Amino acid sequence: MGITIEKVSKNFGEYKAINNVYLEIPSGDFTALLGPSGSGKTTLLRMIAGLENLDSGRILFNDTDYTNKAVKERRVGFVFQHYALFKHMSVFDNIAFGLKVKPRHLRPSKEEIKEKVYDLLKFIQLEHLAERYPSQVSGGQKQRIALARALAVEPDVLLLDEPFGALDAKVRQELRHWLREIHEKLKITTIFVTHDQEEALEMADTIVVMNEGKVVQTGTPEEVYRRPVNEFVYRFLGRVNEVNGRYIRPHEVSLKRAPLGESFPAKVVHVHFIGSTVRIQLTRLDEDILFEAELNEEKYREIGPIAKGEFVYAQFTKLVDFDFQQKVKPLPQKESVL
Ligand SMILES: Nc1ncnc2c1ncn2[C@@H]1O[C@H](COP(=O)(O)OP(=O)(O)OP(=O)(O)O)[C@@H](O)[C@H]1O
Repeated sequence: MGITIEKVSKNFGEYKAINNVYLEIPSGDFTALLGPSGSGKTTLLRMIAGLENLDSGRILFNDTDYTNKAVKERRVGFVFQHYALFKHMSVFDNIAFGLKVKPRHLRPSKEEIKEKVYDLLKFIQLEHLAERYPSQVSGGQKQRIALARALAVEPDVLLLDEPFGALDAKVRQELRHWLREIHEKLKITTIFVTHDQEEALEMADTIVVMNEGKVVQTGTPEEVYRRPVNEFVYRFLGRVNEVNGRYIRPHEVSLKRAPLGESFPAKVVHVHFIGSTVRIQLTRLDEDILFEAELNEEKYREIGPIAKGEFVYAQFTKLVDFDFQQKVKPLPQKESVL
C-alpha cells in the first residue's frame, strides 16, 4: 500500500505541529520519520492512522483519498511505545483480540483464530509464552507480542512509534534486526517513528528528516548521511565538530604523531574507549579550540596508544561549509518527493 501525504497541515492552537508536509511513501517501503522531540513525527503518524484530524491537505492510500476515513477502515496496525498490552488477557488473547472483535460476518471461526495466533506466535518465536500474562514477560517480548497483535488483522500498513524506546540498548539492537527481518518477509509498508539517528540509519529504506513540523530531507540512509541538505540534517545525523562556522565529523579528523600537510598540534584532553571505537577529545594549541576525533581499531593501532596530556598532530581534511554550498548550489525549494 503506497501512501501520499499531500500538503498536510495541523495546528494545535497557534502552534504549527505539521506545516504543509508533502511525502510519498512507496508500497512495501520501510520509512523512518526521524527528528528531534516536538518535530511532529507522532502527529504525522497519528494522522496516517486516522487518530488525528487534518486542518488541511489530503492523505491517500494507493491513490484513494482516505483523509476522512475512520481508523477501522484503514487497515493499519500500530505498535506504540506506551500502547501497552491488555494486562488482564493472556498473550494468546492479546494477539487474538483484533480478530475476535471483528464484525460477525468477517470474524474467523474459533479454530481459525487459534491457528492464526499460533502461526503468529511461531513467527515471533514466542510459542511457549501463549498462556502467560503481560506482567510475566520481558519488555522486549511485550513489544514482539504487540507486533503480532498488530499483524493478526493483516494490515496494509504498519505504524510504529518509538516501539523500542523503553528497552535497554542490547534488546533494542536485537529487536531492530528482528523487525527488519520481519519486514523482509512480509513487505508491509512500514512507517517507524524515532528520534534515534542510528536506529533510522540502520533499519530504514528511506529516512524522512523532520524539524519544526516540516520535512527537511528525504532519502536513503546513505543520501541523508552523505549529502545532507543543510546544517540541521548534518548535525542531527551524527557527531559533529564545529570549526569557525564549518563542520567535520570526528571520524574524519586524522591524527598523526608527526606534522604532515596542513596539520596542527593538539593536546589530548580525554580518551574514551567505546567498544571498538576510540573517542579522543583534544584542544587545538594554536587556536584553543576543543574538538573530537574518533578512531576505529585499525587507525588507533597505526598511531599507537594515546594518553591524556600527550601531543599529536591533527588534520581537518573534509570541512563542510553549508553557507558556501548554499551560495554555489541553492537548496531545492520544491516539495520533497521520495
Ligand atoms: N494534542 C495536542 N495538543 C497540543 N499540542 C500538541 C498535541 N499533540 C502534540 N502537540 C504538540 O505538537 C508538537 C509536535 O508533537 P509530536 O508529538 O508530533 O512530536 P514528536 O516529533 O513526535 O516528538 P517526540 O519525539 O517528543 O514524541 C509538539 O510541540 C507537541 O507539544
